[in-house]
Amino acid sequence: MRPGQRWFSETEAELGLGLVLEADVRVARLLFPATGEERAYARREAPLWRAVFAVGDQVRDLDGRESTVIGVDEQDALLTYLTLDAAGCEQALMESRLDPHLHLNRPQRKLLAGRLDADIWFGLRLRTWRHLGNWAASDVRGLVGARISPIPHQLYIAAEVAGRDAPRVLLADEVGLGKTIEAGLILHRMLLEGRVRRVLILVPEPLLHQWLVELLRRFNLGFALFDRERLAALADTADSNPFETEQRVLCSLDLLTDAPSAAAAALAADWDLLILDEAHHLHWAPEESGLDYDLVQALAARAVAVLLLTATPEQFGRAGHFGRLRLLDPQRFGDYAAFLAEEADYAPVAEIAAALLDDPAASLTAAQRARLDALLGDDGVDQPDLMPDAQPDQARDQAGDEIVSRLLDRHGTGRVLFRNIRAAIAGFPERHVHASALTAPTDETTAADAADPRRPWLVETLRRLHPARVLLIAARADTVLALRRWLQERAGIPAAVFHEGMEIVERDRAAAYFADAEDGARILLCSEIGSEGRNFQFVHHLVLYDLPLEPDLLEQRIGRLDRIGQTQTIELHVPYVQGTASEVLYRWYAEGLDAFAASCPAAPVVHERLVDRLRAALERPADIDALVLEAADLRRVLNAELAAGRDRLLELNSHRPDRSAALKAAVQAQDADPALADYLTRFWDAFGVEHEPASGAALVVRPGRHMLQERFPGLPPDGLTATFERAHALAHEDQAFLTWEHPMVRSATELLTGSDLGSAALVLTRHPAFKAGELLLQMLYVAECPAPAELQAGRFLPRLGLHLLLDEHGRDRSDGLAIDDIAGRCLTGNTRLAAALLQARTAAIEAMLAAGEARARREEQAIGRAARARMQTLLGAELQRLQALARVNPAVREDEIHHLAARRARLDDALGRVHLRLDAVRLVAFG
Ligand SMILES: Nc1ncnc2c1ncn2[C@@H]1O[C@H](COP(=O)(O)OP(=O)(O)OP(=O)(O)O)[C@@H](O)[C@H]1O
Repeated sequence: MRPGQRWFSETEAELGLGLVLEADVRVARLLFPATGEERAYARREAPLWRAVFAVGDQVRDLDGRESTVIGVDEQDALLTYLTLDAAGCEQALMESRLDPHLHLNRPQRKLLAGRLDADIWFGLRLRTWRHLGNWAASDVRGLVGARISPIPHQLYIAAEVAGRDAPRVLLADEVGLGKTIEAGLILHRMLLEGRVRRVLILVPEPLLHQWLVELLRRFNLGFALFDRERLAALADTADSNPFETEQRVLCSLDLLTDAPSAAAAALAADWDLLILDEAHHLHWAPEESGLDYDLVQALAARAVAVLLLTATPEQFGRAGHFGRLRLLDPQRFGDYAAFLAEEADYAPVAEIAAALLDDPAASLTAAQRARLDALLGDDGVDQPDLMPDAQPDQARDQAGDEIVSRLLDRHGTGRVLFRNIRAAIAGFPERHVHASALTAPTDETTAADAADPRRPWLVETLRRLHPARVLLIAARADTVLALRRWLQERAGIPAAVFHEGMEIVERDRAAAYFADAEDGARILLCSEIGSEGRNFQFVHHLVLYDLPLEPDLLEQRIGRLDRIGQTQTIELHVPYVQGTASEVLYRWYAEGLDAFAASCPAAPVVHERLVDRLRAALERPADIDALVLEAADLRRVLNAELAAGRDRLLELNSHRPDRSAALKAAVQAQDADPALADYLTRFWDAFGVEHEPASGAALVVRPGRHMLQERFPGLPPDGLTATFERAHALAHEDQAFLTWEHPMVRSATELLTGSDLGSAALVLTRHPAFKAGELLLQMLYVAECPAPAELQAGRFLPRLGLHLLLDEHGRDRSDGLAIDDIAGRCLTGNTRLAAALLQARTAAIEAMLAAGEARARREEQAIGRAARARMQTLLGAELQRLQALARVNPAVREDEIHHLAARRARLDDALGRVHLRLDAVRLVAFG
């Protein structure tokens, strides 16, 4: 290899024709001028192949001059082609001057040279391209491979968010509805699509391990966990940025805020996607912001996509909530006062949106229509027609949908915020509260151990509930520790503890000990922040040992049990001491907010307005009667207002049941499709992998003794147990859940698309419609388009662009013949017969190849046109949205609009150069 030579990438054909810039014994550096990308390769295993054009090949120089190669000269390992153009002009063309968009048809060469693959590989190659095309067009790509039940609101959010160009959203479903799963699904789709590569996930330290495990177990996604030790070790050994040594990093936000050098390193590394869990902790107020906020703001400003997660977006007030929205879309959320004023006007928007969604067939009243026009502003001019007789029902539904989307986008928190509530989602258990009024100790008993009457009450309660497991949450770690000691020493009850003072490993161990149904602890004592985000839905008894002042904290506590997977009624046990602050709090939640039996949407606002009076009542418990009455009135009014206004808008925006039903059906249809099992079985058989049924719906897959290559990608040396069935996979988390999206399956498909295995085959067959000696040539063309990766041009292209079955007259016979049914005797092993046949029929084969090429050149223009049209529709709508938003919101940056417009123009240009590359050929000879 030497500078000036031209090479192709084996694995990334879309990069076009590369130019060697530098090469020493170990490393080669190539520029791919078609995409502008530069790559360095280790020489020994560079997935590259030398571009050598042969006499007869069509080439093009950098000025776009087309010609045919008539001779090749080599000097100092560099090639010069002698070429002849259409005007009959001969010219010498140095390889360095070849157009970087050129392609070389290798299957054609392979076939004519008799380097044949077994026919089965050609068939698998065809299936692979077909699958990749279906996958790219599927609405549920990236959502099928996760080990999860297909839950509608999660699928809706994942498809909606991941479908956006650069998603930046706040996932704020109520506690335990699956925000982690939603974020995982979005991440999974974007990774599989190649739209993001570098991902940073920031979570509170206690949740690091749970995230690591969920990502791996549910999504097959490995992340590098950065903690203090790892960071220190990396900083010592490498002079490079430790955050650049990994593509996917999971780390705690505290780690970054505690160590300025770590924060600087994280900021210096570029991230495509930033995910932040428990985002309510960020500190922001109009007049000041916390270090944590500033850091996330800086990271979010540079990342293309951002997902913030919180179940309690208003835990620290409306301003904090606004601050988080501002991280996502600083233009839309520029002014806090305006944001508050705008909220007051949500009710009419919600009313119209609901009217359009709930009953699209009904027409709007004249007043509603006038209001709609006013709400949409300039954008109303080109709004889809909603007039009753103008369109058929379906078109009107779509028009209604479109208008609702525009309304939600421009008014309310629109596209940025998703919040589903339990009440709107079926299948959640009830919550029962059991309050115990205890008596304050009298002087005689104070000296005894039972100074706190909750302690004996707890012992009694635990005995009563035996053998059920019980989770206890108290505000502070020292309460938890003292209680454990007391339970052990005085009542002989062993308890596990879980609090922020423990190491992560210890906490995970405690959680696992508690989760163990057989030999585990019966009671787990948790402190408040120690248990945030944790999954304890296998328990249904929760002791609220004390009550928090913040209503969102109460919701977070109950959410440990009240989450997806909870199968029983949740029993809440609340002890309080009569006549004390604990009774005040109990009555505040029970009577004032009614927050035990269900979550109360108005709670944060009631709290904000009455918190001073509540504090006073904690000092003077006698004041509570009047306060709870007032709180209850306020709660009713606010809940009704929210249900009609802001919350209704949120609900409409957060889940469209008709769309999620279609997504769920699509997931289920894929689950039921036997195509994958059939594909893999053939693949394994052809490769030499052993597989056999195991118990239930499982199978065992092992490397065979004589395999095509030393290793089957993704298969561990000692094999694995796997299943194709979702329900089985959910019940057996140790087994691999095989879908088209599983890493082992994707590696198998990449084994074909990244090599030329199966790209040339020859079969001998009989058919009544063909005479002995006749030939057919089956040709697979793949659509490609050299463009920089960030443009994602592949999203708009089919994979298998053209599939031909040509006869010797150049006619396509695939219409009349069932193309998949042409089976025959594979001649790969019979090299003499194959060589003789190829030699005798070279001219006919070349003519068919030429006819295929001519057809491909015609088709690629149509494919390019269709791809451009698709792209224009998608990006055009996005551009229109931004322009419309800019009209109602002057803060929308001009450069954002320009950026999108420029991207559209570059894509349009790139898609104008779509190329159909011959990927595989199969000669069918009739005997
Ligand atoms: N689709 C699903 N299939 C199977 N399990 C699920 C699904 N969705 C959620 N779960 C389980 O339900 C629990 C709650 O989900 P998750 O942790 O994503 O909720 P969350 O909204 O992030 O909770 P929190 O508000 O407490 O952070 C977890 O144990 C999760 O694994």
